[in-house]
Amino acid sequence: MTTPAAFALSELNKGELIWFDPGVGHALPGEVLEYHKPAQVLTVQAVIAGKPQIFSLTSANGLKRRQDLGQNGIDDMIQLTDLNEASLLWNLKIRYEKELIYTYTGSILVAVNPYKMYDMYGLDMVKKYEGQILGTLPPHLFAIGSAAYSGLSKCNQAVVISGESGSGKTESTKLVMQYLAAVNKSPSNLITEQILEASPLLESFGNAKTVRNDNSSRFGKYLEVYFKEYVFRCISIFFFFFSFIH
Ligand SMILES: Nc1ncnc2c1ncn2[C@@H]1O[C@H](COP(=O)(O)OP(=O)(O)OP(=O)(O)O)[C@@H](O)[C@H]1O
Repeated sequence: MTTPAAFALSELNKGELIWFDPGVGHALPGEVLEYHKPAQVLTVQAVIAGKPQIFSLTSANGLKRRQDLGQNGIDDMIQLTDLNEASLLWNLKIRYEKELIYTYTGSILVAVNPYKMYDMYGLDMVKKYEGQILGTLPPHLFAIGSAAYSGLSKCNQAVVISGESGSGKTESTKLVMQYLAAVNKSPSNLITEQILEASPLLESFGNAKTVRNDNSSRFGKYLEVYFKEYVFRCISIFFFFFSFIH
């Protein structure tokens, strides 16, 4: 059901940004081209699959004004004034197309799986994010790792990684562990290497190829990493199997 608009079509000017549904069942991001007064028709342009398309609207029902998210979108979606499902997804899409796969929603990091490795997880990035307060630098998994590592001085920390199959949970877990290993102040690399190398070993027992993911975990994973004075001590890994049969 479309919601009645808070404004009339005639109130919209050329260049204004709107959300509209031309009957496709979801909102599209459009830009007003013109309002034709005698015919009472609003002409709107929307870019669909990279191609500009023109729509003629005769009713303002379901129309909403849309925030201009700029070239790179907004890196913390708490700042969205136009808060709805379409604007969240639109922001993530704009950013994804600019290879900005991470976006904050406050202290939550949203990651969009790029299915290709960007050069953004090196030691230079570890150094950049080390000791930085969450939100001071662009969104990144290492910022989450850094917040957790810094927070250890006060109390135990938890990083919850969730998402649908193939969304990148396992890779993200490994990257957070990689960050923790890189900032770990241990004089010996042995425990660090053992912890990092536990993942591929365990994957060989518990992963399988599915239609969604060539390397799909067939179990839930709970990792506990123990530190003493900021040095890796050991890791406990618990698996829980539930309805992972697809
Ligand atoms: N940050 C990333 N950069 C590049 N590629 C990634 C990233 N995260 C995930 N991928 C790619 O996506 C694939 C699926 O990711 P992953 O196995 O982490 O998903 P998952 O959420 O753990 O899935 P499942 O729940 O099925 O185990 C990886 O094999 C990798 O190719």
